[in-house]
This record gives sequence, structure tokens and C-alpha cells, in this order.
Amino acid sequence: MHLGVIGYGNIAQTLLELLSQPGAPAVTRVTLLVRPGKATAAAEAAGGFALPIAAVETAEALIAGAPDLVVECAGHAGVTAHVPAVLRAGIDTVVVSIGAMSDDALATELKAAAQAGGARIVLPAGAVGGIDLLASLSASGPVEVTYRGIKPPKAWAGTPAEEVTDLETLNHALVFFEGTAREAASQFPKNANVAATLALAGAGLDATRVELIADPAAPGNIHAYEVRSNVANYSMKIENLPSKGNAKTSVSTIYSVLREIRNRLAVVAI
Ligand SMILES: NC(=O)C1=CN([C@@H]2O[C@H](COP(=O)(O)OP(=O)(O)OC[C@H]3O[C@@H](n4cnc5c(N)ncnc54)[C@H](O)[C@@H]3O)[C@@H](O)[C@H]2O)C=CC1
Ligand SMILES: O=C([O-])CC(=O)C(=O)O
Repeated sequence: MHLGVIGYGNIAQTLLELLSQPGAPAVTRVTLLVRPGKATAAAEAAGGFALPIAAVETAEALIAGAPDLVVECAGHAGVTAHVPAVLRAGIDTVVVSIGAMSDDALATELKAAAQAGGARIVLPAGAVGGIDLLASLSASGPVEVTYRGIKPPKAWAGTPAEEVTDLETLNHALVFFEGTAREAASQFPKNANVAATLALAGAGLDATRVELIADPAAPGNIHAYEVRSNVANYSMKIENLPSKGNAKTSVSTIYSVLREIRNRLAVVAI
């Protein structure tokens, strides 16, 4: 597989590490799409991996190399800037920054681009689990989904949580946001992609209730949710290890992307 990767931050770098290990899916070549002026530095930084890695600065250059699959891990702005063109070119794209789909105009553009190009938008489970069951249950009638995202205070740095509390001195669990998944995803683009994922799989962006919590005692990034439907009820709580490179992003997100790549190449997909 020739893999295209949009963004070269925490997720992309760890993904390349995982793809370089023995037994990794058979990715034989990688092209990184990075910000203008960053290609030389990115190609040098990625030079240590046991994979041929090139770096380009435009979607056109990425598309010209005809990757078999593209993974977007460049935040909501990266989705807006590059993913429509990649889809229009007929290249299936794993969109990690799923919260970008909370912008209706962008979601419509992405779907139209995918249809025009004959490509698919793949939304990975990311840092959460149970998306398979939730998406299945949503065909059975109405589903009710309530989600709580709990992270240590430092994971909320640089977000609107700072307008509600002093994250440095916070000494108790604080619910600083209550609203819909659409509001959460747009106000917390680096922290509430999970809310959007649950919403898109289940009750929708406006009907999925979300609480975001800063908790100094949180053992990691916690995603907890309850589902009620006609055929099954369940609750789930996941304690995720934060990434070394970005406390906002759980390591399991990167393994979820790896799973999408593995399933594209495997005889048995699971
Ligand atoms: N679906 C899920 O469960 C999760 C989704 N995410 C999403 O993944 C994104 C990436 O996460 P990390 O790698 O940890 O963040 P990061 O901040 O370490 O890396 C993002 C990289 O994208 C680059 N970038 C931004 N705009 C770009 C553009 N227009 N073109 C090319 N590169 C661009 C940045 O320079 C940066 O290097 C997050 O912003 C978040 O939206 C993160 C965690 C979980
Ligand atoms: O990685 C996580 O724990 C979840 C996350 O940041 C998000 O939902 O955007």
C-alpha cells in the first residue's frame, strides 16, 4: 500500500513508528502532506523510519502520487483544506478529525466530493469503542446517547475551559461544558471528536448530549457513555493513556487508525 498522510504531528509520527515495526500492515511507501514550507523538515524528520517517506505541500502533489489510501490527522482545518480534493480524486480517506463533520456545509462538501470521485469517507472509532454496536442499534429505531468526556486539566489547555476555570489550580472535578455533540465538536475541535463520532453513529449531532469535565484525579482520558435503544441498552467507560506528544489525544486513536489500514490489507477484516 502507498499511504498518504495529511498532517505530521503526534498521530502521524506515532503511526509511522507503528508501521515501521515487524508484523505491521504492508505499507510500502508513505507520502506526507504537510503545511507550506515544512516538507523538507518533515521528510528529514521522518527519514529514520524503515519506510520510504516523501513529503509534499499541496493536495495536488499528494494526489499526483496516487496513494491507495489517505489518512487525515491534521485537525479540522486540515480536513477543510485538503480532504475534499483527495476524495474528488477518488481516493478513500480515513478522517480522524471527525468533529469537522459537525459543520454541515463541510460535511455536505465532503459527501459530494466522495460521490463525485467514487471514494469513501472512512470514520474510524478513534479514541472510543462500541461504535459498531451503536451504529447497528441506530437502525432499530430511536437511540438515546449521553456522553461524558473526562480529561486531566492540562488536556483542556488552550480551550474555552480556560474561560470557566483556572486549569493550573483546579483541585476538583469540574463540568465546564454541557451541550450537544455539535456544539462540543465545534468548540473543542482537538478534544471532542469522540462526541461527534458517537453522534454520527447514533442519535445525531443535535440530539447527543455531552458533558466535558476537567478532573485532576482522572487516570487518563476517559470516555464514558450510555446508550438506550429498542433492542439493547449499554454503557461503556474507557480509560485511555494520553499520547506522549499530545495530552489531548489518546494513544488508542492511533491504534484505531492502524486497524483501519490493517483491515484494508487483511484477508479477514475485524
Ligand atoms: N477521532 C478521534 O477520536 C480523535 C481525533 N483527533 C483529531 O486528530 C487531530 C490530530 O491529532 P494530533 O496528531 O494528536 O495533533 P497534533 O497537533 O500533534 O498534529 C496535527 C498536525 O497537523 C498539522 N496541520 C494542521 N493543519 C494542517 C494543514 N492544513 N495541512 C497539513 N498539516 C496541517 C499541524 O501542523 C500538526 O503537525 C486532532 O486535532 C483532533 O482533531 C484526536 C484525538 C482523537
Ligand atoms: O483522544 C481522545 O481521548 C479524544 C479526543 O481528543 C477527541 O475526542 O477529540
